[in-house]
Amino acid sequence: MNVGRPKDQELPFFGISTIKAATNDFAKANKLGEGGFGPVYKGKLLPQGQEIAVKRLSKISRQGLNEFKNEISVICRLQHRNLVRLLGCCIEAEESILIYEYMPNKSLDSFIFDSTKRVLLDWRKRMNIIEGIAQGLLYLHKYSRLRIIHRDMKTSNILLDCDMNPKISDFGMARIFGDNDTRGQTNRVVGTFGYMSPEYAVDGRFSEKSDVFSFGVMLFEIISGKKNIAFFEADHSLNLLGIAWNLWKEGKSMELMDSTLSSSCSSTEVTRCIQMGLLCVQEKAMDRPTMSDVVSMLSNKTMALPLPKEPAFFSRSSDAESSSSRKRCHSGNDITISDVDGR
Ligand SMILES: Nc1ncnc2c1ncn2[C@@H]1O[C@H](COP(=O)(O)OP(=O)(O)OP(=O)(O)O)[C@@H](O)[C@H]1O
Repeated sequence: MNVGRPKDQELPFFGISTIKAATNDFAKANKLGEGGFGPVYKGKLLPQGQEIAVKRLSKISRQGLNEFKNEISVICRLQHRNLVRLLGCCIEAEESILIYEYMPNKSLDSFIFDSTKRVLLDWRKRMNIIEGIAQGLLYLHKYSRLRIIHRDMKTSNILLDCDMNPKISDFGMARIFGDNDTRGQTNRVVGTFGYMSPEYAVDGRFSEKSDVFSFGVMLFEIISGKKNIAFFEADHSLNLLGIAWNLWKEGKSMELMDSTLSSSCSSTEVTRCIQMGLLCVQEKAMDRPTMSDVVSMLSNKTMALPLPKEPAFFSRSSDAESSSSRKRCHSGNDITISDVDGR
């Protein structure tokens, strides 16, 4: 499958022999994992030994091919300390490969949802991660050369460098907007159930505010160490958003917090963060803050926060699964289905 060379000549090309030498011919021992796109390998570029992550487009993935092209056209024009860096690509014979800087600590979900690794992320580190993700998203929405909506923000798409700084990855679903466009619509909903805003999951409408919604869900996951989807209270059928909402209304927000954080956090900061999360997951996109607002709220700790309205999808009966069953929706619980619209 040959995708042709990308137009942007700034992106370096690697020969397949270089990639094979770096990964020991895609040795199993070097495999880091596998996503919707295909397998990912750790590699070392010779002779200097620079560590890389190699994403190899699986031969059977037609959807992956669209993602591959999209990822290249988006990410090679971006540069920010909170976005993963694409070092180059390899398009040769049957191979379509992306080469990234290697992130030794893998993804955020591998820490916060792991009973032993979660203790390594104290409150300071989690706040640093939250602030970094917010800065990365603000750059995408406002300060980069392009105006970009990521459309698949989730904790498994946040990679961590050796100092636990977050880097947003996976731009296969991202959409580029012109200066005057702020919204898009598709009848092919892509993304991950649990992180999708209601207007996107139900009607396919997306905007910067859909990324803001996903950011809000991530806030609750980072604070609580629990997944939104897998976390329904047996009796009340509430998901993480519903539990956060009820606890906040009752003035008991601290009960949402991951118990391993209790010695390292300030209750004022945690409560404030939960209120911020609730502002991001409000039902109506226009009620949600922009990422500029979020960054201001994070940096100005004394700034009064607005009162949030009830979140979208907070109980089983109001969740995306039931509403989207009436519409075309290509998402499953934990998987992202890479069904990308042509642009
Ligand atoms: N630059 C990188 N450095 C280190 N590990 C990486 C890097 N990029 C991806 N990985 C790891 O490779 C694995 C697969 O990642 P990939 O982004 O392809 O899929 P995913 O995000 O897990 O799933 P999906 O494709 O459904 O979003 C994950 O375990 C991820 O942490």
